[in-house]
Amino acid sequence: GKFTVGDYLAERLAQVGCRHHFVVPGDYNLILLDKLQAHPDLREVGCANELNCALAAEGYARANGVSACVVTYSVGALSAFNGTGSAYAENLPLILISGSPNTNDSGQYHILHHTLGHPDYTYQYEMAKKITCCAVSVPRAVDAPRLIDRAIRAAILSKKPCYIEIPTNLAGATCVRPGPISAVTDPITSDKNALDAAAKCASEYLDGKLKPVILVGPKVGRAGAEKELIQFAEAMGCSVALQPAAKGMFPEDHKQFVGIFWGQVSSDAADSMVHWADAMICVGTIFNDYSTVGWTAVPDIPLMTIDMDHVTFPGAHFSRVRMNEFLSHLAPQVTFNDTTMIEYKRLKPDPPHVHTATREEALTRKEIQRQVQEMLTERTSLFVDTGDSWFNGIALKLPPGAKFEIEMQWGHIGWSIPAAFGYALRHPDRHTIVLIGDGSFQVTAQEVSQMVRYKVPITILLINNRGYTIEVEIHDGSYNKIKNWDYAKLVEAFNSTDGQAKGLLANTAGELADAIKVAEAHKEGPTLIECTIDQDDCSKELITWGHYVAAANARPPRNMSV
Ligand SMILES: C/C(NCc1cnc(C)nc1N)=C(/S)[C@H](O)COP(=O)(O)OP(=O)(O)O
Ligand SMILES: [Mg+2]
Repeated sequence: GKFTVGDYLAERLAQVGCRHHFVVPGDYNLILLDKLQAHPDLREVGCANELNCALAAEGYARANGVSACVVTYSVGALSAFNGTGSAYAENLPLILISGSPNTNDSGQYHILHHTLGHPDYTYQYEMAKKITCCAVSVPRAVDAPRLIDRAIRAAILSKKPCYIEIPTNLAGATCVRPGPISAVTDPITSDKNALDAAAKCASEYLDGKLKPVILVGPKVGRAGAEKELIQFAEAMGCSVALQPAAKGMFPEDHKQFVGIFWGQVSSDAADSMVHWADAMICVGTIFNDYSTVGWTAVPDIPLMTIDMDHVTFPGAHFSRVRMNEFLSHLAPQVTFNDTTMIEYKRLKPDPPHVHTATREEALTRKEIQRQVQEMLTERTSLFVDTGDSWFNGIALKLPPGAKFEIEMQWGHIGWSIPAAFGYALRHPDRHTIVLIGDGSFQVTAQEVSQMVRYKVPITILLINNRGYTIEVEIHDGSYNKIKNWDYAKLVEAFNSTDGQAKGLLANTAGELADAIKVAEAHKEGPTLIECTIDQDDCSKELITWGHYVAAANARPPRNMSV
């Protein structure tokens, strides 16, 4: 049959590497969904709502490098915007696609369903511009190839989401076939002169320094520069500290790893090493209020910063220098200096004594952490949702090959359920484990239903501490209470007559150990283990961190009277 706008989009999605696309149908996108479904390399994945659809695509992009989410106009897209915001904040190329009104309606003063009830349908496209690196609205079939290619290329190059709006009567309209995909995907390589000048500047910055330290941030993973980072670090010989959101992006068993740098809640000797340094090379770092513990842990020495596509020094900036190319270009030029590693051996604290609870002991946060630590293998991908799960997860030691996913910039509670689902679809070879609090789970619980439907054996450890404990530690109030659910029964309700979810309850150390064994053997669907702990049983790191974040939130307005 004829080649259409929908076929063009399907071909481009497949060519950039999407093997699945996440959808919620609506009458503005049904023809488009037919075209995507017809493509042999794309698999349609239905979601329960558009927030979860976008968050599933966000998680898929973590596994696959790029993802697609297809929703209906206005009522669908406005929910998907929240997951798109996560992709923007987390530097992930999510391609948000929305159906839109028939092109004959605009200008006819037609009031259409799902819209705000006035005849201007451009508001969604205008809103999308704010949360994507490129937003396009296809006005005619002839414009589709240019606009679709522009949006997808922008997303891939900048690792940010893009937006493509396709009117319901254009999805099936005749369209030309796409040209070579390299026109969309070929990267912009570093400018040779800038690369050399930046390397020269780096040598001057490092010259004479005795105690350099490398601080790794989350953009290293998004730039795909993990390999070059190890090469550079080993050429330097110095200490390597990680920001919390970069956990898993540098091997923790590496002899130069000195811990997670997170101010007062740092691990190992990371805090001492960072403050002892006389030169700091920040690679892909993000200094926000959470990673700097309410601005109390901002490095106070001149920094050299290697970002995704530029490098800066005190007094110099070099554009069009790609992180991975700069790291491998610089490695052979630096001088080996292990002064900080010698010092680290003196500073490195002894590993804390870990108490092993007896089977009958009531479950505690520490015992959960101890048992989860034992679950981790080189095939684990551990998702930690916003809450004390961040602290419990970040404290774990990742074995070589284990992966770690956190959403620390956007911090949308409940993100990990749809995101882990999307991720696990792309990585059936990995053991995906989710650490999530009761409050977060209540936001996106429906997507466990898709884990049942697609038989994805994710293990969900739900930490039930009866409410929003992070918020309690930042600032308590009645609003931090929630209605308790029977979480184990809820996930089994998703089975109806044809599902394989298992819901288990663990009140004691022994019950958790038994439930983990059941989960690890269960391959036909998800296993949720509700772990009950005392509502005040939270990490000391959370209490310290919460105190400083609350203080940052409480800063009085500058004196406005002048
Ligand atoms: C309500 C909120 N944050 C505010 C918030 C509200 N809404 C969205 C979408 N995202 C958010 N981060 C947060 S961190 C809760 O303490 C999470 O509770 P829970 O999942 O139960 O974890 P803890 O008990 O360990 O805190
Ligand atoms: Mg909770």
